[in-house]
Amino acid sequence: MKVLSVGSELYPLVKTGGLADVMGALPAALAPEGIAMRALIPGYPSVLAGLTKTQPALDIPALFGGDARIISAESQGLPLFVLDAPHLFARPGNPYLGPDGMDWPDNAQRFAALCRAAAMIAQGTVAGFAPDVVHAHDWQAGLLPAYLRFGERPAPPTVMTVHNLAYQGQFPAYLLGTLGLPARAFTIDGVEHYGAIGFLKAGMQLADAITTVSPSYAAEIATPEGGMGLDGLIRARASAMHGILNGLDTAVWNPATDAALAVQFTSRTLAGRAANKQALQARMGLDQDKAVLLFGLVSRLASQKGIDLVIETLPVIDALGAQLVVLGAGDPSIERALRAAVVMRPGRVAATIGFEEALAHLIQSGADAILVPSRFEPCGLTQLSAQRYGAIPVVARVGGLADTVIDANEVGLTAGVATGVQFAPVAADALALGLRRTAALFADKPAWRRMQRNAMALDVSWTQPARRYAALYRSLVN
Ligand SMILES: Nc1ncnc2c1ncn2[C@@H]1O[C@H](COP(=O)(O)OP(=O)(O)O[C@H]2O[C@H](CO)[C@@H](O)[C@H](O)[C@H]2O)[C@@H](O)[C@H]1O
Repeated sequence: MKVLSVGSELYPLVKTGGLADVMGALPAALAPEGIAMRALIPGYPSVLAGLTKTQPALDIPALFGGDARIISAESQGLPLFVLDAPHLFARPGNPYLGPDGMDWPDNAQRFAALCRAAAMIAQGTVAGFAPDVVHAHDWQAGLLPAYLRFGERPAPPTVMTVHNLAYQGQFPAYLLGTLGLPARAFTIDGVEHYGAIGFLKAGMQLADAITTVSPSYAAEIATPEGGMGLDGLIRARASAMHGILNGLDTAVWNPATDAALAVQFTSRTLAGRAANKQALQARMGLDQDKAVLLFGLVSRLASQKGIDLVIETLPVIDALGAQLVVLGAGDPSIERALRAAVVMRPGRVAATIGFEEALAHLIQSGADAILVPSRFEPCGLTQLSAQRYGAIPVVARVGGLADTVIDANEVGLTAGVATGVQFAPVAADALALGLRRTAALFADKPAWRRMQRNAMALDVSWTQPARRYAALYRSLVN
């Protein structure tokens, strides 16, 4: 079976967050299921620079204001398609934002172009790859099911995956014609969303199946509190909705082979973590202290992620005598708040503002515990990598965090299965309690070791999730 996967990021070519990890890992994960998945992504400069074996696959003249073409290529042995449209994508930096930090004014056309190109592949226009199923990821690919539904040609079944309902891709209604959609598409059963064109809404409305990245998030977004204005649609389409947990690319995230680490280790050589902790403290200018409890946090800096709660809870981290290291980039106001908080605590709290893949790995290998205090979290990947690296995740009990961490409550500890600490509700005092519980566990070395081993023994790979996606694709084709 052939599947076309369409999205705006793909690790390692372009990444701002977890979407890239999933886009990058799914094709290899699905191969053992007999599924040949090929991704289509935009030809940003970093993408074009990272390709090998490039070949022209299809010319698309006059695609939203310029000539474009689909390139067939490989990235690290993985075959994929790239939409080369210099007038839309030959811009350095963040894929969505201009140098002023604002959305590119033509984002509607940029990602509609991605969907147009995907629709052409879906309709069998590219020789040698006529997909049996089309899989669209997030709002940037949301118009793909719409182009197929309102197109003239037969099209394969579609899956729309919501990695984050907070980003919906809303654009003014007057763009309908510009985007090549017929007037009849602009209804509540089509692309219309509160008087505008909703890219994600269109995809969720028109795809044959909808998935999101954890069962708990699937339930949360069906409620008015979690549905971000789309809960009505989600309830109406409940029978088409599936919650499929993300996996982790266990080749990229492998503490036994990870070149970003000072010392590689396994669950049998956990002592190796001490050298990584030392390296991390040195790199971040923290006091060299082997015994201290070191918290880590790796995140996009968005209000979703609850970084403000961590800042509010810094006095508790101080009181526990613990250290904190943060790696993140995003919202300038959160960046400023972090910088200000760090200045007050030299040697105890450190932050790197930026996006650094290797440092993310070093933090996972050297921090004792990883904080994930998200207000909502569709799945979350940093708690998965934490567990794989023997760092204890301290997570808000929401979405995929609730589904992937076994809390060290009485029954979890007694049964010997705990892998982390959950706290609820998502508020500073509950986080403070979670930090205190973590410190108490850290002081109990045998209990801590047990949790680390449990965490490292969890199967956080793509094996099970890939089976679920494969079963879903098959159900759509049959
Ligand atoms: N400054 C930085 N430097 C280096 N690496 C950094 C970084 N900031 C973040 N990362 C990395 O980016 C990824 C973040 O993925 P997450 O899934 O945790 O969150 P995100 O909100 O981006 O993804 C959305 O999509 C994914 C995929 O479905 C869902 O898991 C998630 O819940 C949803 O919000 C991780 O690989 C992390 O290590």
